[in-house]
Amino acid sequence: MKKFLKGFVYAWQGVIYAFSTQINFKFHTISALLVIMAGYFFELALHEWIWISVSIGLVIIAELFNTAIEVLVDLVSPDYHPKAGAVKDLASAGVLLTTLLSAIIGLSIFIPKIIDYAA
Ligand SMILES: Nc1ncnc2c1ncn2[C@@H]1O[C@H](COP(=O)(O)OP(=O)(O)OP(=O)(O)O)[C@@H](O)[C@H]1O
Repeated sequence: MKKFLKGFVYAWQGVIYAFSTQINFKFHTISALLVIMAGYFFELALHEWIWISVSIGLVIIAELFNTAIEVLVDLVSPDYHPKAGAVKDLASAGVLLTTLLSAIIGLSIFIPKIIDYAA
């Protein structure tokens, strides 16, 4: 049981590490909080909350794995190596794609509500 609980502590340390070292992680976390506030403001339906939760979760997960990959690459290849660069570029591309997909989902939920609200 103690080992099980320790797992949460280590995972939380990972989140703190990503938040304190990665500007993108901070940006995505703050964006997620703003989206959640907007969700309450526009009184999203359950299925919309599910889409928003999945989108936010995927971006945060992608950022965490990207950070893990960056740290690992810096550890095993501190000097310049084209393959080290490719690994980082691939991980960043994964984050970018996830972010674009989430932005599309978020915009398709919020834009009609913003238009309704403004009308
Ligand atoms: N060891 C390396 N060898 C070759 N190219 C590298 C190496 N490290 C980084 N790069 C190149 O520089 C880019 C930026 O790397 P960097 O480590 O600065 O990542 P980042 O995404 O800017 O993350 P952060 O600024 O949070 O550390 C990589 O995507 C890669 O193209």
